[in-house]
Amino acid sequence: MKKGKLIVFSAPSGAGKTTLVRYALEQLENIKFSISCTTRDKREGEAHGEDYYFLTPEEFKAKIANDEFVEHEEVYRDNFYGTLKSEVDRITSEGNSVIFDIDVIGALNIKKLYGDQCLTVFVNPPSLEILKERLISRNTESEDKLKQRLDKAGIEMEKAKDFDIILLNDDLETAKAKTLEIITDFIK
Ligand SMILES: Nc1ncnc2c1ncn2[C@@H]1O[C@H](COP(=O)(O)OP(=O)(O)OP(=O)(O)O)[C@@H](O)[C@H]1O
Ligand SMILES: Nc1nc2c(ncn2[C@@H]2O[C@H](COP(=O)(O)O)[C@@H](O)[C@H]2O)c(=O)[nH]1
Repeated sequence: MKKGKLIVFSAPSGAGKTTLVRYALEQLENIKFSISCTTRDKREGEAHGEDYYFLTPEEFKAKIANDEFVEHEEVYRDNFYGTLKSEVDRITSEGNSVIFDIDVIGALNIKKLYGDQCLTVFVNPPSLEILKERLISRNTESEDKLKQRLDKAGIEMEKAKDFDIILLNDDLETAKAKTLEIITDFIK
């Protein structure tokens, strides 16, 4: 059976990676989403086992102790996120490729582990101002959380050069088309 590949979408919060990853999952067969674990609160419309595995900090720590993560990070203060080994194994063992929506440090750690089997895509917002507008209009973050996310964005943007591909997400339809092109080209 052909070995599944790993496609990692990453970006500062609000750049649009979830939007593009969800679109790719709707459009393409043979790619499946790596459901991460998180300790953050569930947003309206999110479901356990679909968007994330929502865990308590104690449950998350137990998984660290059991060595269940490929990578994990305290992405924002008191909010832990991690990729489970079992997700990657489950999807690749079925012959499918895995698509990830994870932060910049996590993405680069996965690349280090999987090398050429993995493609890293940095979703670039047109500007920090537009990133801020997108995050505000998504209306999911408290003022404090919004500030944490925006404060981190500049440093994250500096890491774009370490990714295999930089994908500009300005016009959404153009970015969606480019997303499909990048993925199909890599997994063919
Ligand atoms: N090209 C675009 N033009 C305008 N709005 C966009 C575009 N792409 C995404 N958005 C909107 O911007 C907001 C942020 O997008 P999304 O949630 O996909 O970002 P994200 O990078 O996954 O953020 P996070 O890391 O916080 O999960 C959403 O409301 C989404 O609908
Ligand atoms: N290092 C990891 N980062 C992850 C993982 N799952 C998601 N994320 C990233 O966290 C931020 C915030 O996500 P949000 O859903 O709270 O907006 C974002 O950059 C995600 O991509 C993971 O398993 N590991």
